[in-house]
Amino acid sequence: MCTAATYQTKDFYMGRTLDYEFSYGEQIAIIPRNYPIKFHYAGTMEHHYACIGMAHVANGYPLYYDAANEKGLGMAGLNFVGNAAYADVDNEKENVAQYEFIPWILTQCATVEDAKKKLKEMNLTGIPFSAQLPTAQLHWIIADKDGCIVVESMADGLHVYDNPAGVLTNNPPFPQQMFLMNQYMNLSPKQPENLFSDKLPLTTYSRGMGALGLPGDLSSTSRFARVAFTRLNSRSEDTEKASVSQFFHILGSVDQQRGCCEVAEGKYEITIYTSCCNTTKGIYYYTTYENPQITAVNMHATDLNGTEVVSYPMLQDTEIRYQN
Ligand SMILES: C[C@H](CCC(=O)NCCS(=O)(=O)O)[C@H]1CC[C@H]2[C@@H]3CC[C@@H]4C[C@H](O)CC[C@]4(C)[C@H]3C[C@H](O)[C@]12C
Repeated sequence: MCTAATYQTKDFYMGRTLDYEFSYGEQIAIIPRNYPIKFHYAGTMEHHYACIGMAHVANGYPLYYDAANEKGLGMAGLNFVGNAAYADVDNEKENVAQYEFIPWILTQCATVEDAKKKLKEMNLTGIPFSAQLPTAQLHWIIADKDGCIVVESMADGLHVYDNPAGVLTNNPPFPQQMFLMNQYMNLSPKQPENLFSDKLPLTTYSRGMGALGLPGDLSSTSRFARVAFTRLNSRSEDTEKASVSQFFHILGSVDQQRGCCEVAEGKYEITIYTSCCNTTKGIYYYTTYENPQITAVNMHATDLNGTEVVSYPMLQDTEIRYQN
């Protein structure tokens, strides 16, 4: 499973957890403005916005899981198994292969508004990147400081939804996910009052009782409610450190520890990495399961006018700072 969220303070932040039982060997990859990016149908684009994100780099090509561009637009792909369905080639439209959807949007669009226009002309196909990397069943969150949308390609077509919650997990489709939120409308960060019955002398014996009923399990509907509650009630200072710290706490609410989600005999899904991209400044922060210390890659510290993918392996070692 995976969870994505956005966060706004002085700058705009967007990130995700990548939860799975194995890693595809991902790294932080930057495509500079003059990296000639090959699109399956549209041909090669020589010049475009620079992007930074997490990708599996296959034969020099960045297969992004989540990324942001130098204009502050971010995008992430999350599993949508059983519901994702891609279209056949449509010659009336701009055909885009599912694996190149993130670079397709981020190399050309500066804002969510731009992305919405691009999506109207687009047809998302299911052609695989290679025989070794079959088509992933995903849905996507696209966001900037002014808006957030979800894109779901299903058997009945391509859906684009406004996303006022600013979060995304996995199944079911987004409208159902939002409908389920109705169940939680009385949850609050404030202490509850006794509305149960004045015949019972009910009191708050603990702090935090306003959110009793917020589901604690790892299902995608429960993670959706939990991360939405955390994000929408989040308070932090607006400095970079405070914002980044708070962002990791938002996604920390849905962290998956090894052992709690068995996906096959002896196989457990864990939070492989958690990312937080300051899309305003082009800084990609991440932690990994083994390395909870926040590490950062700054796209502006590389040559954004370059022509080749620049990638950084994730630092995986646990580093403990001894105090004595
Ligand atoms: C496995 C991950 C989702 C994790 C998740 O959600 N786990 C819960 C399962 S569940 O929700 O409970 O069912 C997803 C998220 C992004 C994906 C890559 C996107 C680029 C590229 C697309 C190509 O077409 C295929 C290879 C490719 C590298 C993809 C591999 C894999 O598919 C990635 C890592």
